[in-house]
Amino acid sequence: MEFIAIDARQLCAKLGNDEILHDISLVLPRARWTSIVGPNGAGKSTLLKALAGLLAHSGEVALLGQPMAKMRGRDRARQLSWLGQNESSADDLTAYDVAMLGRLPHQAWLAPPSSADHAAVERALRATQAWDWRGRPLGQLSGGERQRVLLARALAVEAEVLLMDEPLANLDPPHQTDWLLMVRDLVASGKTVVSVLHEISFALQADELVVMDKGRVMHQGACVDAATHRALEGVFDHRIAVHHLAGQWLALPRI
Ligand SMILES: Nc1ncnc2c1ncn2[C@@H]1O[C@H](COP(=O)(O)OP(=O)(O)OP(=O)(O)O)[C@@H](O)[C@H]1O
Repeated sequence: MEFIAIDARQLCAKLGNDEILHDISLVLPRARWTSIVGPNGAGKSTLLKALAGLLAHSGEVALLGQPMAKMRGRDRARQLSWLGQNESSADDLTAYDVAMLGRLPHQAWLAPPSSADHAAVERALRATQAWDWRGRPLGQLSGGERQRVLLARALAVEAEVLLMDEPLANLDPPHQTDWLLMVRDLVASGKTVVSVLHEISFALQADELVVMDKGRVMHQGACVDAATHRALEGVFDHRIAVHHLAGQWLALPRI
């Protein structure tokens, strides 16, 4: 059993002519939930894309002990699932067909979906409460409904490692809470979740926090550690303060 989900060494990445990620080394533990936080423009989405193998970079990334650069695309796609930010997806496809896209890495070329694929899609759409509109085109869904379908697509992969960029975008509070409980279930069953979150109080529910600023990792530590809270307050210019309330760590505006 490999205890490390993702091991990134000396990552540097450019967008256009600008170096956005500067020499990032990061070890993300398996069967844990890690949240990446930091100010706008810190490089969180860029880092997540680099970790997913979606962005050219220097340095090395290993996924479950294997160098990603040497993995076959299909193997990687089975082990690593991706939920992007503001993803464009075919608006004409039904919610069911969008979720079924998550099963592509499991299907033979041009083969119809198997009963296992249909079962995985149903589980995923039910888990995100999107099953009832499975026949509706994506383009006719509200922002939050659409997000739940895209989340179902990521779940349907049934990958070991899930990378999610702003998964709570457009979700109302009950569905944000459902997402949190779902992540806890995934982690309890041995999956690894890595999320970029702007909702700092939700991010603090994770096991570990990666605090970024200006294309660098400033701190990585347990969400319950005082040092993590201080690092978090620091990158946000002490405009937030971390408090303990009702058994949870919360980030509140400092006013
Ligand atoms: N195509 C591009 N060319 C040059 N710079 C870019 C390009 N795309 C993004 N950037 C810059 O890269 C930096 C990191 O962007 P990234 O989206 O990773 O930040 P982020 O931490 O996810 O931000 P946010 O919290 O606003 O979503 C930003 O300063 C952004 O302006």
